Amino acid sequence: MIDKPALRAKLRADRDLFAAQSSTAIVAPEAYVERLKPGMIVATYCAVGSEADPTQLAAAAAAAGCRLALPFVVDRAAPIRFLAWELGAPLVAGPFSLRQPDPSSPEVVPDVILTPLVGFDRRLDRLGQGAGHYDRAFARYESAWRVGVAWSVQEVPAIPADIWDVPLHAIITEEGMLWREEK
Ligand SMILES: Nc1nc2c(c(=O)[nH]1)N(C=O)[C@@H](CNc1ccc(C(=O)N[C@@H](CCC(=O)O)C(=O)O)cc1)CN2
Ligand SMILES: Nc1ncnc2c1ncn2[C@@H]1O[C@H](COP(=O)(O)OP(=O)(O)OP(=O)(O)O)[C@@H](O)[C@H]1O
Repeated sequence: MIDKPALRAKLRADRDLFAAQSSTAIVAPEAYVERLKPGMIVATYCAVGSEADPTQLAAAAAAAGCRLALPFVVDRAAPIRFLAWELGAPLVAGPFSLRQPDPSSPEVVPDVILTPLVGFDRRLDRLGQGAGHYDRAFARYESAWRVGVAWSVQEVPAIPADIWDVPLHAIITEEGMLWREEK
């Protein structure tokens, strides 16, 4: 089986090509919106480069009365923290070309984690950046609804899973949502 670094490199290239050639967007699927309840905390992210942009998912959450949060990253080694954020609130430049919330924003516990993907498969296994930021967030916030966000071209037949990998509950692409019923 292909190893994670090789698969990551291939999928980043596929994603760049797809984003350069298409003008499609991620829209909020009904089955996603139905799960959002007022007062829930939904962690979104600011897309970088060719990543699928979750803005409409965050906007749907805000419209449903949810509060938003963004990951705050210090470096590869430190775990990410989720900080409260409102759509349109100012962002500051962080590592890895990320735009982040003001570091003085309060830390929150997410109920939903919108997760940027490098790759995924139909079993809802996921490949990320390889720093373990979301792996560790999933271990810490084990009761959160884990929703991957990606372009459909990022699907592969099988992601090589390590023992620490926690599968997603749902994946949203420009084609719709794949999900498991139990969560
Ligand atoms: N938009 C976004 N925000 C995010 C993530 C992400 O993947 N995307 N993260 C996910 O964990 C966390 C930040 N962690 C990161 C860890 C490593 C790299 C990284 O190695 N980036 C590569 C370039 C990637 C590419 O070409 O697509 C680099 O800087 O070389 C990026 C983010 C939280 N916020
Ligand atoms: N719960 C955890 N606590 C501490 N370290 C972890 C945990 N889970 C994973 N890691 C570490 O994080 C790294 C994750 O590597 P992996 O290649 O699986 O990342 P990934 O699938 O791309 O996901 P991510 O988006 O989280 O980076 C590994 O070095 C692993 O040892």
